[in-house]
Amino acid sequence: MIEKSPLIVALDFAVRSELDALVDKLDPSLCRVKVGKELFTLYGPEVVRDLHRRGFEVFLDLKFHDIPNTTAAAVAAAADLGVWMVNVHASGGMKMMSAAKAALQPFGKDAPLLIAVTVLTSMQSDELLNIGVHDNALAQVSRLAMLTSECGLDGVVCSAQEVSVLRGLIPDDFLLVTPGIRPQGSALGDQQRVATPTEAMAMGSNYLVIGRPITRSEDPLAVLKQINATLGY
Ligand SMILES: O=c1ccn([C@@H]2O[C@H](COP(=O)(O)O)[C@@H](O)[C@H]2O)c(=O)[nH]1
Repeated sequence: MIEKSPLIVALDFAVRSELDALVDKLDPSLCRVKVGKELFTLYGPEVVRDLHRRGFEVFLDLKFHDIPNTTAAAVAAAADLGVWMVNVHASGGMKMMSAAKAALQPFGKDAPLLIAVTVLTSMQSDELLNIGVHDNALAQVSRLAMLTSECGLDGVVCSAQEVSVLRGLIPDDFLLVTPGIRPQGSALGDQQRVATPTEAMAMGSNYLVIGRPITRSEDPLAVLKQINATLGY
């Protein structure tokens, strides 16, 4: 049996009618969807419930980064909403990540996947230096991925460019979720550490997050289906 597509479509919209117009065209068998800070801040948990009613699995990408008690409570609230995946920032540290993981224990098999953001795909090593990180992006991603694994989380967000190195450092079942995906010829926008969908899968990504190349295209459904086809879905 062919597993479901690894694509997660980033629903970064400010206008509800534009979101609905896109989601009306999408089919939950073709992709999962991601709700980020813009959509959640504007429309709140109801937008997640609506996507659930439509049959979508939702990655709630709010990148929690706070003291352990606050982060744990936020992750539990996401689990109450019934999302498929939720995330925190690995740079919040091991105590924070462990508290977030512990907060999901009461949810048992219904707990969402919990992953941690390593280094944003919009950053290069020179920008890390500006914020006092002297290692390059690959070294910093590797460090944060190993800490995340030690804390028992399910995986990390990283760029596809780090995936093959990470595969040698972390357990086989550790999920690598990669934004910064750009089909050949698409505009990079603010993304810096990028790969095409085919490259990302070949390097060992589990899930590919794609926003603007699909959502801002003239025919989002056609682009989504075309990317799926290039990946064998
Ligand atoms: O390191 C990260 C973490 C999260 N993102 C999110 O993914 C999408 C990418 O959208 P595109 O339009 O394909 O650039 C977006 O929602 C980001 O918030 C990321 O890009 N990098």
